[in-house]
Amino acid sequence: MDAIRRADAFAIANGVDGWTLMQAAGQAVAQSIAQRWSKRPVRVLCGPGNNGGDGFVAAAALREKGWPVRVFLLGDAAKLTGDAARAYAHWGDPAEPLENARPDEAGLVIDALFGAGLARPLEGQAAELCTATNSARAVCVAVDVPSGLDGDRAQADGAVFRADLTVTFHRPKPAHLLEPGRGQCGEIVCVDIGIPDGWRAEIEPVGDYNTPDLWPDLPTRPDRQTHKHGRGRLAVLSGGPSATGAARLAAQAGLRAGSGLVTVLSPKNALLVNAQSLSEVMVRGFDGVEGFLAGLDGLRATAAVLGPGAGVGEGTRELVIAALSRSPALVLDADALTSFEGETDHLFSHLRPGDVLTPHAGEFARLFPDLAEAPINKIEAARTAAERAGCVVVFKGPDTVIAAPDGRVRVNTHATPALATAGTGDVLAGITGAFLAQGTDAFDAASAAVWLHGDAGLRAGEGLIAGDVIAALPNSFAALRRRRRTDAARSALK
Ligand SMILES: NC(=O)C1=CN([C@@H]2O[C@H](COP(=O)(O)OP(=O)(O)OC[C@H]3O[C@@H](n4cnc5c(N)ncnc54)[C@H](OP(=O)(O)O)[C@@H]3O)[C@@H](O)[C@H]2O)[C@H](O)CC1
Ligand SMILES: [K+]
Repeated sequence: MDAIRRADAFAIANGVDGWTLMQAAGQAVAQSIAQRWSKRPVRVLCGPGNNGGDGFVAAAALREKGWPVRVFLLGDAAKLTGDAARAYAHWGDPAEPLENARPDEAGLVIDALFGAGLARPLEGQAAELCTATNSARAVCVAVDVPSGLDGDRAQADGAVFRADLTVTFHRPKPAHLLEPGRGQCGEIVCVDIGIPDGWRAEIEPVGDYNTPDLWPDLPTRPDRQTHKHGRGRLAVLSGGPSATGAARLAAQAGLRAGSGLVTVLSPKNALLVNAQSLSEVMVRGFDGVEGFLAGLDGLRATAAVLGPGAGVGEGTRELVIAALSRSPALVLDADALTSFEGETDHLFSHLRPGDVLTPHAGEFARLFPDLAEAPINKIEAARTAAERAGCVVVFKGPDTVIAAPDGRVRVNTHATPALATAGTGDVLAGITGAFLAQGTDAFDAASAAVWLHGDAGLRAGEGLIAGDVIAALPNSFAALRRRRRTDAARSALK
């Protein structure tokens, strides 16, 4: 984890030494444990580096609080160096050999074997202990990252601890943000251990958790004087007569997400199908590319969603390129992405920073085959994709990554696996379109849309279908407003 090493170096250059950081780290682990669990036997598994050092400090701090603690070391204590050796001396008692550490059925295990310095898969004693701990009933608390997990790739190449709690430092790393790593971490606590202000500027940030604090002006609240034309005009392209449902889902979601006027631009042969199924959403027919552009112009659309149900091929490609010659910000999803497989240069040369692409993993691989196959994590892949495309990229999945062309990245974990069902992507495209239509910056619009989509999914619960997500949106908006009011009241009292 190069970024973390550079953060350390920055701290040390600014007068905070490694031992001070290690003490803060170990204390934070002990405190996080004491806040969550009652006193019980603790076994601390320490590795040969500074992760183990944090473990010795945590062990001493828990002993100080009166917890029964045993410490086990992988390797030879005489070979410990630097801060880890100092931490071992601070613990003061001899460590037991790691092979003696059978996880106690009812106790608590602190996994301080390897963190940022993991260099290869777990093997031998460490791998065996990992398997035994995972199958025991003991609570497992990981220091920095569950051992075996590669912090940068968010993946394990062999055995990996399954933690109930992971205490990390400074800021989350890819393993805390991305699947499958995140799934091994349990609850994640990120503690400030005293890296001085300004270190963020020294290193490239990995990415932020996508939270409403990052887009405080969203969702925009209509003021008292507003009218429907003042809340954005969203156009959604429909597919042919047998592929209209996806566009309708996007359009209905757009209306729920606050766009004042939403119109489905429908090929004339699908007009009746659409008209019969829509009430609040308007429908307008078109023929050919010129007709489509006339429709966009006539509606004075401020944003448009293209792709859901649009069909893959030349026709969709032409409509997308034509729409990019007009002012509305675009959300390109589904078939509007797949249609450019092998012809991405053509698309990327027309995209603008205010447009948003919303690929799932399959669509991402069609647009960015080299990135999908590269040995990089999803954050790096999305960041490079956004730079290359020159617009915002929402790389969807259980760990949706939102990347801006200027390098900013947010990772959304506020969602539910229940959202993995037909039509939810169309709903997300519609919500994003609604925020764009209201004039919001594309990165914030996409971030807010992904979060609210996840929130509505959580509210709709198990067994949801896409329409339930749309129906849950008003509750998500209301809850977010309540949360903002409470936060504002709290900060006024500070
Ligand atoms: N700023 C911070 O975040 C701070 C973090 N701290 C903690 O420090 C660790 C990183 O410590 P580091 O010493 O760099 O690395 P590790 O302790 O994770 O591991 C290095 C040693 O482990 C050996 N190793 C690596 N993989 C294996 C393996 N699979 N099997 C056996 N041994 C392994 C490695 O040996 P080599 O042979 O590869 O040289 C090293 O001996 C960070 O995660 C935090 O917990 C600081 O305490 C405070 C500041
Ligand atoms: K660890």
